[in-house]
Amino acid sequence: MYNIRSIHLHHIKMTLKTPFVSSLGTVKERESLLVEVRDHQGCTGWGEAVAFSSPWYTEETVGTCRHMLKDFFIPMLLNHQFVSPSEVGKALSVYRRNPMAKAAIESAYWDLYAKLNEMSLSKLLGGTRTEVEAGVVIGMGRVKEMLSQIEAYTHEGYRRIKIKIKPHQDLEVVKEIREHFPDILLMADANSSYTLNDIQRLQALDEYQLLLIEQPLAADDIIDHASLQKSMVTPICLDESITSYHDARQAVELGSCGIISIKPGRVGGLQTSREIHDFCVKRDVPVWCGGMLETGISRAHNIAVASLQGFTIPGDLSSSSRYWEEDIILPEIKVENGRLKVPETPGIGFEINNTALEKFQIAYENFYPDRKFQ
Ligand SMILES: O=C(O)CCC(=O)C1=CC=C[C@@H](O)[C@@H]1C(=O)O
Ligand SMILES: [Mg+2]
Repeated sequence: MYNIRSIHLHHIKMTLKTPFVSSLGTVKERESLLVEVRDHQGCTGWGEAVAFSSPWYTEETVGTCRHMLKDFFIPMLLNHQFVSPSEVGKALSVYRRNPMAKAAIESAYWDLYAKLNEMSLSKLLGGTRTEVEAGVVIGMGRVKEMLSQIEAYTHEGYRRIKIKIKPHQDLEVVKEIREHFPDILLMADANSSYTLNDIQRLQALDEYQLLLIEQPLAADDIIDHASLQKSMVTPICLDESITSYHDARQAVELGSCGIISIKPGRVGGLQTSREIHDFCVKRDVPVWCGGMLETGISRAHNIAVASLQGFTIPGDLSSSSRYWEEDIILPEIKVENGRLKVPETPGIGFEINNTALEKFQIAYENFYPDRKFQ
């Protein structure tokens, strides 16, 4: 049984080492909202809202997450007793959507529960892998620069490269990459920049043995993706379109994709991630764990999720140093030989770097249950 004393919101801002460019824009600074759930013994669980500052990727933002957490989710959860973290998502389901805000707090409850039970988060979720394969994402840029980044990352051992594409920055780029690196596992993310009118361009990509094409069509579409998938050999992977178990089930039933990217933040948390995973395993749909340019806290949750058996494609699980001069966890995440060790220590398996947290924090709020004993 949980005995929550307080919940804390840490609003932070970190600067990326280099700007990250996709078809939708450029991220230079990353704001993030960290959720800390604390019990009466001072044990803490951590989660992270992975929404961006503005609604360019999905409709949620750091601001909407804060609103949902502060005005609805935290007051409700603080006055609720839970036996298991698998119940938290269900309690939150009385509120519609807002999966990133929900995931932020739900995942903190999972971390705390795992710590209280002296279990790693991976074990608690049913993970079986002791290591996970690491992939890395390269933002849009000049082809020459992209080639040298791919060279460096493959040399570092990364098992899979993801690039960003959009109409007219696709075929030439992929062709050139394939000429230099015929054998790498390569995937391309379009972030919804195509329509069915571009079908021939997309079909032309079939020639380059891409592992998958991520979210070519509209961010909320599954119907056009089903037509597209029928006309292409390369598996379509849905990212933005999958925000719940329901979305995943419908997409698989309709044949809208051959692969699903599970981002725990995007689908409302760890319980839903596990349910989507279990469903996909039953339906023979490979899954992998996508990233959100997040801090080490959400990355640690992702590593635990990626340790589940059905995660057969290397995830966006790069080292802390890929984006950050300094991460807010200790030790920092470090890819070795293209792999990450799945922590065996309780909870997410990383400590909070309080010095870094203080440095990056721009706001802080505390919440206590109604029956005040603060
Ligand atoms: O976290 C990472 O390493 C990369 C994440 C990444 O590629 C994305 C995160 C968020 C928005 C997008 O531009 C992109 C994606 O769509 O998958
Ligand atoms: Mg994507």
